[in-house]
Formats: sequence, structure tokens, C-alpha cells
Amino acid sequence: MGTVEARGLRKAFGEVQALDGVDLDVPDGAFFVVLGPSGAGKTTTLRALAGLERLDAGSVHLDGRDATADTPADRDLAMVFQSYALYPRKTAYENIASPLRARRSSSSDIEAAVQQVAGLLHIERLLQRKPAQMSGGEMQRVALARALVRRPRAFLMDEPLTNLDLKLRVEMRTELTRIHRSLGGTFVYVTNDQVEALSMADQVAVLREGRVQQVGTPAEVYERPANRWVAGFVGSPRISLLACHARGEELVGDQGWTLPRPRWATAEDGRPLLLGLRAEDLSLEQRGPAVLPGELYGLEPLGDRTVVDVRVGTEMLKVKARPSVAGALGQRLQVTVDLDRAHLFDAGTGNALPSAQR
Ligand SMILES: Nc1ncnc2c1ncn2[C@@H]1O[C@H](COP(=O)(O)OP(=O)(O)OP(=O)(O)O)[C@@H](O)[C@H]1O
Repeated sequence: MGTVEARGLRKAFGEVQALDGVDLDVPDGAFFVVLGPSGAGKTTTLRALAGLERLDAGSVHLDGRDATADTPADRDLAMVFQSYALYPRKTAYENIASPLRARRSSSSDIEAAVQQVAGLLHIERLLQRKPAQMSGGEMQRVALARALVRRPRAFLMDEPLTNLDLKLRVEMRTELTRIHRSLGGTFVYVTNDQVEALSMADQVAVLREGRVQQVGTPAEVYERPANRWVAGFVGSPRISLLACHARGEELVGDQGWTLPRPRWATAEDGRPLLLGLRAEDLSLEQRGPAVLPGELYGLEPLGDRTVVDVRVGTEMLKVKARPSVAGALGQRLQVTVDLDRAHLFDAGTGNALPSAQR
């Protein structure tokens, strides 16, 4: 078993309310990602789960049992930090073996466990080296191996890939999901990188200013963001938001455009709304009944696609287009909108409209 639950976690550092009532339910065996910007309270949440932070309020339950008063050691959780914290004088082998030596495992058990985890992380050839003889990425893998070598109740990982270069980071994402599948443990993984979260998680909790904004699968968080903030934080290029309101059969933009009102848009007429449109749900080529007039503001070629910035009045749309798309700045454009995939948020509260089944 390896369930981890947090109930109403609260923690202030002086004036800063780092955690403002955090609830989490991490199922046994999940790859659970806590995603949020810098300062959202991610590290504080992990430290609270690990028993390293004295809470102002709230409780932590492990395998259904209240563990709030337990020491970090009693909780049986393995933590991997952003900094590798390896023993500088020990070889990689001895670093990885250290949690097992502390438990007085036999030499043959230690040898087998170290070799197995070294194989998983492709670091067999580093085992006799000391940290000073390794690159940052290699040290990070050794630190991961040291956490993975024992079978704790759950692994808590605080941005363990941040010190890696982009190529290695992308490789390690795949490696970590593979390791998670082969080990089968519970992972609670903290990151500010939405691509990392969407690509690795079974479930994502989006954290902002010490509060959980939404919990769901990566697809749910991307396709049904709970509020405009989640919509803006998850997804690249960033979702475009246009101010508008409903009027009869139409959506009327503050910038003067009109679109057919989607069937699922249940807001009453006149209420200030934000229409959320993702770049891939907009097109410069297809033609449909829903079209926004704008002008070309900029082109951002990204190799496999080009992101086109289109100005609609004083607001901006980001449109995903063919790599070969071209045009003169200021040129008039018609942007076709896939309204079935659009989002509507209350402009006041920022919350997604409770739309009828689409
Ligand atoms: N020991 C501390 N003393 C004072 N303030 C702290 C302390 N630890 C965290 N904070 C504050 O609490 C808030 C949450 O911090 P936390 O480290 O949990 O955020 P985070 O989401 O992990 O950020 P990052 O992605 O930058 O690591 C921040 O405003 C931070 O400055």
C-alpha cells in the first residue's frame, strides 16, 4: 500500500500564507504531480507530507492512518530533492547503498538492489566514481537511484530534473515514467513545468498561492480547466482569452466581433465572460461558421509549426499554423474557431462556466 492524503494543510511563514488549506488524495501506485508556479507552496506541501514542516493546521494520512504526529523516519517516505545531496567522499555505489546499509541489509542483498536500480537508471558504469567525477545529470541520476533502491511507502520528488539540460530532461521524463511502471510505487512529484506534468502524470494537482485549483488527469486539466488561471498556466502557447458576453443566439466580443453562441454556453445574456481559445482550435485555413476577423501581428516559427499572433482589436490570438505560413504584418486575416473546443469563464470570478454536456 502507498496512499498519501493531505487534509486542510495550512502553513504560514510570517506574512506569507504558503499553504492555505491544501487537500490531496494520492492513490496507491499513482504518478501524482503537484504543478504550480514558483512560490505556489509545492515544496512546503512535500515537506509537510514528509514530516519536515511543522503545520499550523491540517493532517497527513498514510495508508489511511493519521501520521501527522509521526517523525519523518516513521513515515517511511523517500524524498528526492532538486539538489542531489550526495555524500562527496563516497562512490556512487556507496551513495546508492547507504539507505540499505542503514537498515543493515546483507551485502548480497545490497549488491543485487544496487545493480538492479543502476540498470534501471543506466548508471552501471558510474558506480565506482565519486560525485566530483560526475556531471550534474549523472549525480542527479545517482540521487534518484539512492531514493529508488529501497521500497518506501511512497517517493516524494521535488523538481528532480531541474538541473539537467533539456535533452537529458526529456530523456529522464520517459525514464521516470518507465521506472514508475516497473517499480509500481506511489510517486508524488513536484514541478513548475507543465510539459513535465502533462507528460508524466496519471493525476495532476494544480497549485496556486497555497490552494489547489484543480485535480484531474492531464487531459482533464488541459481540456476542462476549472478556471482561467489553470487554463493560462497549462498549455503552450498560452490560451487566448477574449472578453465577451452572450446575447441571444450570439457571443458578442468587446472588440466588436460576433460568433454563434455555442449550445453549451449557459450564461445569462450580458454577463461578462472570457472566451478561451487554444492555438490548435483556431485555424487560418479551414472555413467554418465561426470566424474572427483580425490582422497579422507576428509569426513565431517553431520548426514543426508556426504560431501566428493575430490582433483582434486590442486583444491577441495565438493560432497554430503550418510551418510554411507567411504574410505581411498588418495583413487582414480570418481566423476560424472550433467553438466545440472553446472555453468560457466568468470574467469576474474566473471560474469556468458550468457548461451542459458537450
Ligand atoms: N522557511 C521559509 N521561511 C519563509 N518563507 C518561506 C519558507 N519556505 C517557503 N517560504 C515561502 O512560502 C511560499 C511557498 O514556498 P515553496 O517553496 O513551498 O514554493 P514552491 O512552489 O516550491 O516554489 P519553487 O517552485 O520556487 O520552489 C513562498 O512564498 C516562499 O517564499
